[in-house]
Amino acid sequence: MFRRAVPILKGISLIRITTRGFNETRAAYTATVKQPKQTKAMPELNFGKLFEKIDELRPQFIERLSKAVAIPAVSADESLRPMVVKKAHFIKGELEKLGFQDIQMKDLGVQPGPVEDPNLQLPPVVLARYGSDPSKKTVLLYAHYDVQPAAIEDGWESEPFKLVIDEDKQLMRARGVTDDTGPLNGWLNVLEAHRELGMDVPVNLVMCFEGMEESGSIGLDKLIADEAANYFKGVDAVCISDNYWLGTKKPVLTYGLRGCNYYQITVEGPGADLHSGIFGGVIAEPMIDLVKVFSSLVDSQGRILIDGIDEMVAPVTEKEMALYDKIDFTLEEMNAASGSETCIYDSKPDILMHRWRYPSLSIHGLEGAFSTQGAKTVIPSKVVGKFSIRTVPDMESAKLDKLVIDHCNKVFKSLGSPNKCKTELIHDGSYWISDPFNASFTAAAKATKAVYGVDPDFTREGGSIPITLTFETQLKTNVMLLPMGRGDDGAHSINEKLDLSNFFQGMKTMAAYLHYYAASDEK
Ligand SMILES: NCC(=O)N[C@@H](Cc1c[nH]cn1)C(=O)O
Ligand SMILES: [Zn+2]
Ligand SMILES: [Zn+2]
Repeated sequence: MFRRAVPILKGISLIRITTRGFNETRAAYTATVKQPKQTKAMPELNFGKLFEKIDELRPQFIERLSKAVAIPAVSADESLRPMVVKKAHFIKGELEKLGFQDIQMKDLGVQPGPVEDPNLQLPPVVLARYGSDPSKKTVLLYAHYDVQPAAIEDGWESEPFKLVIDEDKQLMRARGVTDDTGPLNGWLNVLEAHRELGMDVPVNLVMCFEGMEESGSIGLDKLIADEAANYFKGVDAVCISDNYWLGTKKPVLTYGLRGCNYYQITVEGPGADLHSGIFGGVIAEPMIDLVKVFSSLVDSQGRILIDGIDEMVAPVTEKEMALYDKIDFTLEEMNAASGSETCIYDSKPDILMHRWRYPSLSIHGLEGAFSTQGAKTVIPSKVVGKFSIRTVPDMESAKLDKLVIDHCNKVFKSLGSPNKCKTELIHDGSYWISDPFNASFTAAAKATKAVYGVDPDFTREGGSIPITLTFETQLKTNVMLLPMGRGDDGAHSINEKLDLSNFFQGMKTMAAYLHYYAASDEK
């Protein structure tokens, strides 16, 4: 086992104690899913000065976030690609000001797959280091600087790319505040707090910030493989802060994600959009065919109707069932987060299992169809429907693609339409599940306790971070997910927010995590 002398840190007092018992959830996981490892000695640290400094730097931190979210870095919108690149340069500038070294803007080349512009350049991956002390552990911090699309017309209370502080609700609102610009800034701010205090950063840092996460992390797999033995050499642990608490009160650490296979169906026929009075009833309409294919994919209870998918899903065991009841979560929190009472399930285990360990199929939208107000009597000549499947153990991406494409082709053929239909994968990213008992999770649990005074729940998440498994396999390291925001933050939705308390407590948790991980006698 790797042993390391515990560093005496400037400004931090150190008392060695033994880790107390795991919380209930963790104990259940230990008892049912994994063989327990021995609890290890873990130092108790005092973060008084560091936490005070994080609070004190509030104006600077808000200012940095305000500048970052003002850049509409929407990776899914080809016309906004220059903005994604602009945000990469903004981050580079901040890294330079903070004294990061070896800053590199990694070019990923031209974007493959279905794109309007065949020469569209992928945004750069921003790499940077802080420290290269061989006596310290090295932590890679990943976050993404791109964001989901947002427009005031969608129903936002304020301009989505302008940071608004709601003093009454004690929250910040803007696209990206919780996903993932807020957490990305969090790491920069943690570094700034150390520098302001003249405090030693207890680990070497390697930053990896990408600009295509919201579009499937295209190009990043190869970069990680290429840099595993180069820029990323010597990384001991990867920490990703790009997810959320399950609910609104209890902090969590995340040890599982669903994957995501994203598809498009193109149906085309007439040479141009047509008058429905002249052509309606006499030509085959692409939109009608698309709706038929869409309706064959999933039912209103969320059941996927494509043959062969259920058989790929790992069966639920009795041991696993025991985990769900212990998680701190309610149907009311689910309803509050969705702003409705539209949940298909009413029991906590059903909700959690359908979020975490069963696949789901969502229909997202379509290109090419009339979509504004009014009553335009047009027959669209070409429509492109978008849907995705969240994948879970043990679904294989390539096998799933074949089932999906064969299904769509079969249904379209059964329509007897003279139109053309093509179903293709736009991008995929694997599911991920980890052991939540390694030194990195233990350090994050200690950090959470130090900041929030409670042990975190250990949860999985229904969303996807495509690159998680790649980091784990290519760098042969543990990956730990440390969320900053809450389950009701409205990521990908209108009025995305981050509670001020989550921003500041989140940064304290990040900082404490680095110190606990540095002081752990294990990697
Ligand atoms: N915060 C993580 C997140 O929002 N991830 C996206 C990633 C994605 C995009 N396309 C496929 N996966 C998500 O939708 O889960
Ligand atoms: Zn994200
Ligand atoms: Zn996202």
